[in-house]
Amino acid sequence: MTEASVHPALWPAPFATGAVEATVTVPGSKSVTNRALVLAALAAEPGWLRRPLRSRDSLLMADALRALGVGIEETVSSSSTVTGVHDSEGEAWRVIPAGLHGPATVDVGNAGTVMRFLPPVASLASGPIRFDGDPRSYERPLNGVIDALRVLGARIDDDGRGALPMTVHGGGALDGGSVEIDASSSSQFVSALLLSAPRFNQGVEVRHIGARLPSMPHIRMTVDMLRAVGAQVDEPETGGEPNVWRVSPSALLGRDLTVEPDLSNAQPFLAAALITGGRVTIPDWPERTTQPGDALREIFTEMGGSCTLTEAGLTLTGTGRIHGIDVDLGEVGELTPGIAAVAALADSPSTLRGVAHLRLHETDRLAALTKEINELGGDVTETEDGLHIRPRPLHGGVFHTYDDHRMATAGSIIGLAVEGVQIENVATTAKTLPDFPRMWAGMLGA
Ligand SMILES: O=C(O)C1=C[C@@H](OP(=O)(O)O)[C@@H](O)[C@H](O)C1
Ligand SMILES: C=C(OP(=O)(O)O)C(=O)O
Repeated sequence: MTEASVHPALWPAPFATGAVEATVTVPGSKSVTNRALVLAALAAEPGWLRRPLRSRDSLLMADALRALGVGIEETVSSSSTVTGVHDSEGEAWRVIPAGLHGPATVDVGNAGTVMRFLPPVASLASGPIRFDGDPRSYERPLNGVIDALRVLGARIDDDGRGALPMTVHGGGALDGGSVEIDASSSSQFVSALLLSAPRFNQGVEVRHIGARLPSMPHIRMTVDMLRAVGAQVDEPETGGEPNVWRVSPSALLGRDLTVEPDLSNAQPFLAAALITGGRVTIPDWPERTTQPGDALREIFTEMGGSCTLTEAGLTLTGTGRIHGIDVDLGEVGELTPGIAAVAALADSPSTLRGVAHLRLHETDRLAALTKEINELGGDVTETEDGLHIRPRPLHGGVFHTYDDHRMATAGSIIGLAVEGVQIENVATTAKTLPDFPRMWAGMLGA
């Protein structure tokens, strides 16, 4: 039902003829922006988001909240440019909470954050809220959220698969209480329940009963952002029971929040320095953050780069030599495509582990990376929970992206080092980084 990018256009990925030297300003974090929008919408007073990400995922989130009655006003300060990578610097969104109501339709696109974070919000609204999205959204797991909300008192009609499309019949309030979920397929199940929980009558106690829990930094981000707006959260990492999170009912404050740059979207630019023996600086890299992209400092250092964090930002300097890595990426799964691309260019094999759940991301990322790297002459095999990558000399060809923004940026990384790589549908980067092709060319001085 949405205008999912289906353009088959081929984009010739720029080839780097020398060391890349650049400073790249990266727009705001998707994960922070979409959490901040939800929390601001549920607050007892208006709030501000500064330097929010403007991308498909965050605009879908904003549009959905507007459909439920929330006011979101976009303002651009006079210092910002009209186009370009600095756009969001001067931008701020004023969020004005209001009584949440249906009937409404929410288009989730293929945004995990929208399809998981909003059903609990809809259960607080009055009236029916229909959820629909891209075809892929029907395949992504949502059962953890649907089943949990039913236990907590919500009425939801789905087709029995525990997936989209579905309708949440909001009753204007939700009991809340205790619930067990298996969040091994997505940490977003836990984040979704916690984010709306201050507004549940009894708050919530969420107990994860599955084997593994991926993407812990993203759950930490949820907890930190809840606390920053005044919520009371008990959680395992500050002395609570393992795998149990409790949020008490309370009013939330409207805050003035400046969104950090998206460190996962900084990945391809840092990778460019690593593989070309160059130097790339990302301004405004936070000293402390819950974003998983911060792990790139360690990962790319192990793969041959060196990182320094100064007032100018994070600078990665490469030597042109890239080493393979054996690493569990379970906590930072969204970094996998970019790491796989770098690993395909390394001087030794790599094993990427702990990311079986990537089979249920924007596309089956393990299958997609294996197929696309191998079609360029690579030697990648899928394991039960990741990838084994043996570097081989690669050649040009079409790199398919399967409507996955991180496949497009992964292919672009390879294209820097391998002549003749063409990215199919680079426009899919609009999910989180609409300006990617221009930023990439700008980094190369084009
Ligand atoms: O909560 C979030 O903002 C996210 C959590 C992670 O999801 P999974 O736990 O489903 O991997 C991550 O991969 C996704 O890009 C963003
Ligand atoms: C997995 C991702 O997105 P989503 O929020 O749609 O799950 C991602 O951005 O890598």
